[in-house]
Amino acid sequence: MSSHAAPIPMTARRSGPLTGTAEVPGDKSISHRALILGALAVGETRVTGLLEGQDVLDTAKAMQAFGADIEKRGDTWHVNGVGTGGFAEPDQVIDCGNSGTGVRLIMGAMATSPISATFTGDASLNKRPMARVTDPLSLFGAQAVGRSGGRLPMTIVGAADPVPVRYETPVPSAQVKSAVLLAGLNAPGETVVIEREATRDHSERMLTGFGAQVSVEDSPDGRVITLRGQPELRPQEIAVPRDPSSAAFPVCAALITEGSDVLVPNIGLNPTRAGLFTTLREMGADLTYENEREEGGEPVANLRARFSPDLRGIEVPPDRAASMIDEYPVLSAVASCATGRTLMTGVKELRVKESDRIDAMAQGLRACGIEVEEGEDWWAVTGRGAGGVPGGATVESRLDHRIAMSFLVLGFASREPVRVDDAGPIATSFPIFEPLMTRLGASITRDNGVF
Ligand SMILES: O=C(O)C1=C[C@@H](OP(=O)(O)O)[C@@H](O)[C@H](O)C1
Ligand SMILES: C=C(OP(=O)(O)O)C(=O)O
Repeated sequence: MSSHAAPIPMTARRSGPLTGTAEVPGDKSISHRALILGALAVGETRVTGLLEGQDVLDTAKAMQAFGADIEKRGDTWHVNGVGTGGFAEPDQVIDCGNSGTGVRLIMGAMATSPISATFTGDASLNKRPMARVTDPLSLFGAQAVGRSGGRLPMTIVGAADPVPVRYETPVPSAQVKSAVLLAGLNAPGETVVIEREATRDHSERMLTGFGAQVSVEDSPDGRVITLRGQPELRPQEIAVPRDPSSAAFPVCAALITEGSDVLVPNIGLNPTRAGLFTTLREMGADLTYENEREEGGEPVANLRARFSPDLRGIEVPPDRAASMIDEYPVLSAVASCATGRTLMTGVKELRVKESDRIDAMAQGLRACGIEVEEGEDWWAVTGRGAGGVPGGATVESRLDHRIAMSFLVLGFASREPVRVDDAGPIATSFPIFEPLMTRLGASITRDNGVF
């Protein structure tokens, strides 16, 4: 979407203190899955708390194109599904916008039905690798024809007579795992996915909730996930929890902005998602969990973040990467305000997100006066201490919402303003970012960047 829209430059200025409550939107990963599994169930699934970001709205539109009936009434999204194997062939190209999760999960969901669909996205999504999904989908009997290098636009011809698959994921990716599991829904027998490193497990949890038989075992080769094919999925009532990846922004802003004290209520702390918060606490952040509880089978807490003037650089262990993969950009903003070096290893997946996130952050941070070193699968940020970030630069967001938000957060704590050339992509995952941060006391302006 943003590739066609006029850019929205935004400038963040030294702010503070940030105070109050930050009610962040629903979880993006869970929202995509609620719509897709709702579309594959027989009957009406009702979803509250759905993230109404562009990524998820594009998935809703796609599910309608495959035959599901989706409508929002009041605060509730009603999804009337077509049943496993019941997808209709879309008569238009499916545009997944900026969303890797959307396109990869939907490709999986349709790949074992006797239909074809053509997928495209914006300039960012059309650069991202799809072979990681189409390779395992071809084992089910599906065929994919796309641009060279396995890029979108791409047509998937679904398998008319699918066979179940046993697949070890070559990259730590919940999107790949989920695409295989969704394809396995319409294959007879058992589909097995083995992942060496545990990635977010929302698909496994939600498939079980919809009545599919899913077992998860830890083995010497990693996690083994087994799905029995061709279940009748039962419609569900889903209350989407708030997104820890969005909570990261007000939390990190509070930690680095003088005098701040911010409460971010009802955040899911599923261990496959909470790596950032562990890391921040290791750096000396004043970040506490209040009212820890279970909701809908997920650990949940209110996060309280206060200005932390004595943050220290640390080594982030590589086996934590999957549990905070989307949070490295904002972590690097926090690391810029710490003393010492923060080393992040085992993170080459960052290079194939909405942008090459190591390169995007490294270039922008250097322009803001921060020292960054980088290699193919690691990078290191040497901080300037609380209040020590020079800022005073315009940085490129590269069609990447997390890059845009991370630099705006850095701007709240920098000496000179930080300007982002296009904050439009923020609408993909956190459409209320600007008013929410402004209400906390942050200074963000839409302007022409005259400092
Ligand atoms: O499955 C998901 O919902 C997601 C998985 C992750 O991607 P990968 O599977 O490519 O690591 C993450 O970066 C993305 O924001 C959401
Ligand atoms: C990587 C992300 O999303 P996606 O892969 O769905 O585009 C993200 O939201 O940070």
